[in-house]
Amino acid sequence: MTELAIDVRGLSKHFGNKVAVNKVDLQLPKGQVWGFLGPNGSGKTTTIRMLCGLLKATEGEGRCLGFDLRSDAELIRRHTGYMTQKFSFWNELTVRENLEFVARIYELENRRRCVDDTLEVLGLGHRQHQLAEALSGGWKQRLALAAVTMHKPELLLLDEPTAGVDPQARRDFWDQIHRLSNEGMTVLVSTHYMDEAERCDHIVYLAHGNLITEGTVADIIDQSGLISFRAEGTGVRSLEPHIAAQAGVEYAAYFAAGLHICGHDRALLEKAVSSVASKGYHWQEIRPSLEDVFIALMDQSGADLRSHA
Ligand SMILES: Nc1ncnc2c1ncn2[C@@H]1O[C@H](COP(=O)(O)OP(=O)(O)OP(=O)(O)O)[C@@H](O)[C@H]1O
Repeated sequence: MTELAIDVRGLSKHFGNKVAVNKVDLQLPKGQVWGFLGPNGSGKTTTIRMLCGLLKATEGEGRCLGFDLRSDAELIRRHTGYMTQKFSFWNELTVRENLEFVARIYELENRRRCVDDTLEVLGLGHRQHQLAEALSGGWKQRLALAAVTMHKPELLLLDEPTAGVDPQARRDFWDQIHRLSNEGMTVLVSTHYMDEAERCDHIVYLAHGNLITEGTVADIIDQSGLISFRAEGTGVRSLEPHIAAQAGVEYAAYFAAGLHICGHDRALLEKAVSSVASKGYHWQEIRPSLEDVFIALMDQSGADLRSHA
């Protein structure tokens, strides 16, 4: 049987009347990298904070790393690395001093060796004497990752770790995540970036505190039932207002020099395409992208919420 790093059921968090997380189940096998996606305010941070024992769940039960979520919060924290959205280290200390400080907090043995090893593995050696405040965004995130992994946690919870960093730095950061996963660490990472979602073994999509769908990228695209067509040709962008207004077109967007339309009703989509057939654009059916699916899910969950209001 697969060993689970996270096994929680019915996890909920209420802030007064606000239901930030609503009965979420998560079974995350050890060693995998899971992506946590969803629009702003969908409950990702709140869930992560409950999982690492920083926030008490209103309802629900389960285990993280075999420890009870409710009674063993301190043990969970000790075996988990949690990286928040904000860079939260000491700007006036150097990279090395920051890590030395963290090593003292965790009461690590062989502190000097731990810091040296961490600097080397994360490629921070040549920046060790630089003040943290002088680092670029990408290197700050690298330092943050070094600090949350130095005590060799079994579970890593990363809350939008690469927000605002450039693509190369994000790619380097993800190489590190996969390295840690290869070493056996389990990772749950929230992100708004589609390319990052595609690097995960499994994706969980939340909206308005509810778990809407989960699976591999391919599963999520297949389960969505979404159909996409793409048009190419000079001036194709000008079609957008007309075609977006056709019945069955749930969303139309200009993307990589082509116009995508998406919906769930094939007959209506084909009718929308034929309504502009005389204009001579080249249309073809394409596999929906993960972004197409998430936009459709976002629209759908917003509509469901409005219909229940
Ligand atoms: N301490 C709090 N008190 C009251 N409401 C809160 C509190 N923390 C979060 N919320 C609300 O709970 C909901 C979920 O917030 P959360 O930060 O978990 O979402 P998120 O998916 O992480 O969003 P983002 O992508 O913007 O980081 C939001 O409506 C938020 O305003």
